[in-house]
Amino acid sequence: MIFKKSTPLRGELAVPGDKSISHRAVMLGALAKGTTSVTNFLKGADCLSTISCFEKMGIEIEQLPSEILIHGKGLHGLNAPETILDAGNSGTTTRLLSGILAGQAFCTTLTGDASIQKRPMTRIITPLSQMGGKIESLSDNGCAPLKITGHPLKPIHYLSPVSSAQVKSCVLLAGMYADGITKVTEPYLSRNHSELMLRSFGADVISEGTTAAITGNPVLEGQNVIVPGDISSAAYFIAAGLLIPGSEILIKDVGINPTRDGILKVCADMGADIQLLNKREYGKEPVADILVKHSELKATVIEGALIPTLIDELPMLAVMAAFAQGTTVIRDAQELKVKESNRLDIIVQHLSAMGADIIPTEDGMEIHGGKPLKGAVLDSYMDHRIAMSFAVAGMAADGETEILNASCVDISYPEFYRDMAAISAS
Ligand SMILES: O=C(O)C1=C[C@@H](OP(=O)(O)O)[C@@H](O)[C@H](O)C1
Ligand SMILES: C=C(OP(=O)(O)O)C(=O)O
Repeated sequence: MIFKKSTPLRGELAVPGDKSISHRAVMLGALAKGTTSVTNFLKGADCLSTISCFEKMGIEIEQLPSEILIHGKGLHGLNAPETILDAGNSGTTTRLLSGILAGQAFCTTLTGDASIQKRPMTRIITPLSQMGGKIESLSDNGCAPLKITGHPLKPIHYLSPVSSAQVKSCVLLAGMYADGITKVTEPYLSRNHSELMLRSFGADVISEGTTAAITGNPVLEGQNVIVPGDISSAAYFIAAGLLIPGSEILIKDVGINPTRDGILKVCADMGADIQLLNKREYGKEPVADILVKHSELKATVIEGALIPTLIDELPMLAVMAAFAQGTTVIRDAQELKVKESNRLDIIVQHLSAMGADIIPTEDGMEIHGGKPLKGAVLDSYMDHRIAMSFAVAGMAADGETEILNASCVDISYPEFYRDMAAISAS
């Protein structure tokens, strides 16, 4: 895909449904009694991997044009799959599903693509083993393929060393199969979609500070879930609107859950002209329309408790910082090294190739912003967030930027290029 310096962006759009919420709706729908309807489900490759895993365990899922219907079979209704379960590129599928599989009365093998087979799974093997689960890394390197032998589980209070919604959700989902109360405490609060949706489906889940607790053996009832637009996908349009002079765009129906809205806080710090309109709720999830106008940005510091609330937006925020006046510091972001790619290394490599003044640090980077950036040839390394972040960089930089392996946007936003082209005259 080739991107040229863009003329002003104008118009309105709705980004696709939230990836985290879409995964969870399939999982809880499958384990609930009755039918769950999901509107605005994200038909990206990651969420389709979750659907395919549950279909292999005997769950009927109808993909209709305007909704998907999941015919749930209750907490103990999954069948042993006849083949290996394939999570594709999706860390969320791998880690959350492992929590569910640990509580089943059968054995499964769960794997994914080359990237998934390098991502750390010890972070879920440790708590699941403490609960009495039997999870084995078949390559003996703490990564997938994972052999999961379903076992009776016992409740634990897990003190997670990482602020990760995937770890927290894995333990809470396993906690449904344990008698008693299972708790997870994390250093900083990560996204709480699992807690909110489990409660909507009827589970007893209590959140206090950075601790979430679930009572075992819940009876989940099928629900109608409306999935908000994904703020992680909206991030590319927020950034493009802010960076490209003369732009004004309205992004409709975006989820603004406070555990996900770090990008809005950072944009406010950077002096962005952003307004939240028409605030409302889809179930327990807050939603708004986001009006973005081009702004002169200034540097900021991104660290600590903010990091989990904008973890997937850091590549885009780093690009924005390269265009902002002053030195932006990103700290406490070591988790970016274990995503679909080593995002810390790739951000530094690509921004440097575009002429930015950027210094890598152990857990983040320092970006001396304000130098004009020029186009470059940049590989996505099959990481969707890298492809989309640098597509926007290319629209704001001088000259032409070529993104290699650009099709990986299918993971979270298959229509990304079409939607961006629709609001950009160039
Ligand atoms: O729970 C989720 O849906 C997600 C949690 C985050 O991962 P971690 O829990 O590994 O931080 C995030 O990066 C990922 O895109 C989705
Ligand atoms: C890290 C991501 O997803 P996952 O962990 O589910 O692969 C992401 O979408 O940026």
